[in-house]
Amino acid sequence: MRMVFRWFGEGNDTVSLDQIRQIPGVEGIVWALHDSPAGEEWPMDRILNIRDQADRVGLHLDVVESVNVHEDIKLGLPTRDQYISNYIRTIEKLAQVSVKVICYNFMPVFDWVRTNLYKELEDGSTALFFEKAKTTDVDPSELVRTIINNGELSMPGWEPERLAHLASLFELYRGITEDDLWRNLGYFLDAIIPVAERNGIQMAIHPDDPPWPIFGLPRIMTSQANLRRFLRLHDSPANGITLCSGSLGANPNNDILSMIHEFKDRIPFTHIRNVRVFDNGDFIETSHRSQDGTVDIAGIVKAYHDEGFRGYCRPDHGRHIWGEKCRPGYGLYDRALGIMYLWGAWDALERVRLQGEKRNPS
Ligand SMILES: O=C(O)[C@@H](O)[C@@H](O)[C@H](O)[C@H](O)CO
Ligand SMILES: [Fe+2]
Repeated sequence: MRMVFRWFGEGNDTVSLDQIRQIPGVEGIVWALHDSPAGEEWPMDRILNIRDQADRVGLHLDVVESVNVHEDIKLGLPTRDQYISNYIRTIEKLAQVSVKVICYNFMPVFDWVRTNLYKELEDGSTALFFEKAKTTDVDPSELVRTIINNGELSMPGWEPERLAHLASLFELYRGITEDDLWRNLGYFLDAIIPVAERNGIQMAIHPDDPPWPIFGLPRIMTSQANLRRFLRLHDSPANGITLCSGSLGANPNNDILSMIHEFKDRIPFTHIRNVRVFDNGDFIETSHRSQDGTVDIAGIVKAYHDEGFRGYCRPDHGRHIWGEKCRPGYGLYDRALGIMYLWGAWDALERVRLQGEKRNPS
């Protein structure tokens, strides 16, 4: 397991590279040009600038999250081909700075959705919260205003330019079905996966968060069966998954451990995160400790260890603790605590394995 930590860039993150490098076992940053609008080709000088900053502190930049996908690609509009060409050129540039994995998602309009960014937990910390009733039969622009205002720094996938023309986007998606999304995703994969293969890069789609349709918009990266269908859409080792336990875990019917064992060869990148799911379908994010939420985090680490997982791992989100002011879900303290929980579970398993090997050398 290769631990990495998401960083939003100089002046765009409350966490510094010097702090990140002091978290035990973190080898690299998970980065992106977050102010580069979806669909645009990334400028090489900006990419090289990130590389130079990471080099200075000895962190690698193997994982990009995300090169966002333009809505016209998801919609299957004729204009998609230009945006796909730009995407391809960005892949080729990222290969020049030795990027190994590119994360992305195929959610219409919104990236991850929450209804309250600072919901209080029993211990007085706050966390990201999703209230189902606030996303059914409501006007999404109200939620966007709340989120953008409270988000202080913009949230991944909630770029102002994308949300500025919300009404026209919803109009474009009127009548778009899950089958349309599948077809358009297949078209996109057929164009980019051969490029990723040639450049030694694995594409890793992130599941939908939450993993069900919202505001009447279709979502397809939601379940084990759909992830299986996705992998067959373009059957290549370069077509992989960012298995996010927090996103998929918001639906308790999703068996994350089973997914790890089934898709083990197609998970270049994992987000290990806990959520506590309530009976009415609402959920709140919690510490990484299994006991604090609904997701069997210790079991997930064991499943990856049993499979000899050699991919990249990040703790995804954390709570806001000790009064930290930070990007929603992206504070230093609780993500660092999360990493130490993951390392503790992993190292205990590794010790048992090595002792077993000593007793019975193969
Ligand atoms: O929840 C998060 O913060 C991330 O896991 C997602 O925003 C993720 O970066 C995107 O959906 C992947 O494109
Ligand atoms: Fe995630």
